[in-house]
Amino acid sequence: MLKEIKKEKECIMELQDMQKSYNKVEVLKEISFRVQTGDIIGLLGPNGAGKSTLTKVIAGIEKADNGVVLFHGENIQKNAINFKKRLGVVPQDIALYEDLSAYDNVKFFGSLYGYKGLELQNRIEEVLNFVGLWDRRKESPSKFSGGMKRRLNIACSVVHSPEILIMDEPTVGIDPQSRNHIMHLIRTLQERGTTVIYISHYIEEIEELCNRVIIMDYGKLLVDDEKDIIKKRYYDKGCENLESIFLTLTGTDLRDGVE
Ligand SMILES: Nc1ncnc2c1ncn2[C@@H]1O[C@H](COP(=O)(O)OP(=O)(O)OP(=O)(O)O)[C@@H](O)[C@H]1O
Repeated sequence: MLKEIKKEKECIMELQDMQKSYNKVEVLKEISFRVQTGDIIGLLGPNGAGKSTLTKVIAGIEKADNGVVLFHGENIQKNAINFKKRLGVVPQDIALYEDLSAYDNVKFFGSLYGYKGLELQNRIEEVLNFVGLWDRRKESPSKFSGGMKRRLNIACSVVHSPEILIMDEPTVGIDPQSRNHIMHLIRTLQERGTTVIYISHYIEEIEELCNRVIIMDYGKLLVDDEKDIIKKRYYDKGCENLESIFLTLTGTDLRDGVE
């Protein structure tokens, strides 16, 4: 799963005018952006901005009301199975089987992608080593710490070597050591050719990890550019870091309801 797939930068995925409503409330409002190979895109937005909905729409878990997703220039609807094989999603809520061992959890996800036999075994070994859980492979995640569960969740999401990986808040509720480890894993994945969309409320993680930043609020895309360009643009307007840019754009009101 960790083979080098270095390429020139090209557009791997493009979203065009994605729209989605729940109960007549529009939670995605014509979202469009392009993802280049090798990007680590930080997707920021207050609670309820629509980040997870966007993830679910891309992954085909929810159906968009309008808009298209292009993967290597082709509408994903034309070959949804191919797209799903090349996409990895680390969900916000940990999705593991507590009564299976760590090994069998990864095996389950690997077999969903059609891997079996020696190739499946090799992939399981590789990803469990990658996340530092090979020695704990026989234990079930019910005995794991929060950080270990998050790492196992990542192993399950990359066992099929996705070209593009969407990570929805993969570092919630874990200690700085585990977070640091996960940051390192993401950088390694990127160096080895995986393109990453990284959702987090920890702006310092986005600052550290991402080359591009998208900020959305109330279902709208507010900013989409190279991180350094955004920082330079807003520095001139008195914002010293990404957090102050974020608060300038999205305000300080609590998001307890809809707009
Ligand atoms: N299944 C659903 N049914 C109805 N409304 C929903 C559903 N899922 C999400 N929503 C609403 O859509 C809006 C966007 O939610 P979403 O979870 O995508 O936001 P988010 O940016 O991921 O928020 P958070 O940072 O809290 O995870 C919210 O107002 C939410 O209440």
